[in-house]
Amino acid sequence: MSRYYTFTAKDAVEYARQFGGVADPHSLVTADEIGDGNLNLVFKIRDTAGKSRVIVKQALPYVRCVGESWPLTLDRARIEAETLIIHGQYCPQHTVTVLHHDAELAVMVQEDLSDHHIWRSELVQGKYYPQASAQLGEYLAQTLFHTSDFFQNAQTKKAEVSRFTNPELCQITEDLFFTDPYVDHERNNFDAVLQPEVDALRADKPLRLAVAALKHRFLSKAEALLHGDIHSGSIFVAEGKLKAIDAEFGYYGPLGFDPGSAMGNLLLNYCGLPGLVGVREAADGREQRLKDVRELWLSFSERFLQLARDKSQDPTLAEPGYAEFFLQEVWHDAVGYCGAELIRRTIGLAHVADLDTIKDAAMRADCQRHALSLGQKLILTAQQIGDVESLIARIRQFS
Ligand SMILES: Nc1ncnc2c1ncn2[C@@H]1O[C@H](COP(=O)(O)OP(=O)(O)O)[C@@H](O)[C@H]1O
Ligand SMILES: CSC[C@H]1O[C@H](OP(=O)(O)O)[C@H](O)[C@@H]1O
Repeated sequence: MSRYYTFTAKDAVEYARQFGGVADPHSLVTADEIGDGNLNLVFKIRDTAGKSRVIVKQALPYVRCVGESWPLTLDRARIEAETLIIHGQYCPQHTVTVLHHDAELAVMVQEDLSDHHIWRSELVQGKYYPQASAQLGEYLAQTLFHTSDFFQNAQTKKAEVSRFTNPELCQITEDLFFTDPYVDHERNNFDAVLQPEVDALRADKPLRLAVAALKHRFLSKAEALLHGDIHSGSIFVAEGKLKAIDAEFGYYGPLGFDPGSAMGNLLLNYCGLPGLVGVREAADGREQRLKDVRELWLSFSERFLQLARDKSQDPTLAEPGYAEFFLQEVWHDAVGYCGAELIRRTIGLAHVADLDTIKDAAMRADCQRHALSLGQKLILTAQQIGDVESLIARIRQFS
């Protein structure tokens, strides 16, 4: 018999008193359920002064944003906690701290990041965090290098691939990223005014082939323990600080998927800015987003290469020049996944505030068209774009 039950606010307070690691547990008195994601319950546990002290996150046995008609494994809570714990070993400064977790209750107690802000909300409001993209690159390099075959023992890694098999959450990505947008599916979500562009995407044979190759690699390339859903809504920022949260899509997948998803979300903001802040005012923000994309990739790739030089354990993969060769493949994958994120966040089930909160309908549709055509071109030309400078040149050219 499972011990699982869905927490009320009172249960969450009681749990935080037991496992929140606070010196004065009885000062914890109230909980607000503040979850705004698609999947889970998130409680902020407050003390007698009303100050938020600790976070209790619990998985529901279904997809929250859809309801009980879409059941979903509770094992995602274990995967999330264990992924964050491993990522925290390699990059503690940029990973939310897991204080406690219980797989059967599908619950995790986390450090409270209420003094940070969700990066997407800041980007939507035009607030710039100059160090965030380099810090995100550092997080991706540390976590992906140390869980890859460059660093892990081959036997250990195979066991880890099995521990992090995450079939139900992977299937969500397989469907929402690579299948639904390219077919007529009830989960898709877009305004009828975009139908001509959507029809054109679906009729584009070379695009469909390139998306098939991206999905195939997502299905079969167990290169590193990915975060699996690293978008600007799963990143907290504060001045000079950045922390990743929400790793329930973690699994061993193609290493380019994480940097690609992250770049895709920066470019969703790039596409949305004229609608969010005005056409003329968008120029500076757009330059910052391109700078963010450059810094993200350069900090990721430079740190990854340094780690490969200093810490590679496998004697064959340590061959001089191999890490550079491998990273070139990762780059091409990342550009493709970046394009797929632009498309699925515009016409698929799960949207982003960078486009959806644009008030003027005609402007919103223009920004969405831009995201679709940029996504399409990036997927189609991913193998020809050699480096981040060429990517930025293409993005300017496609504007
Ligand atoms: N450690 C934390 N500290 C403060 N707020 C948090 C924390 N984790 C999550 N939140 C809040 O809860 C929201 C939903 O959390 P998230 O992990 O993204 O849930 P989901 O898995 O449902 O997407 C976040 O957008 C954020 O506002
Ligand atoms: C049915 S889950 C849809 C979507 O939600 C996840 O994002 P979030 O972090 O906002 O909960 C993930 O990106 C999934 O593709």
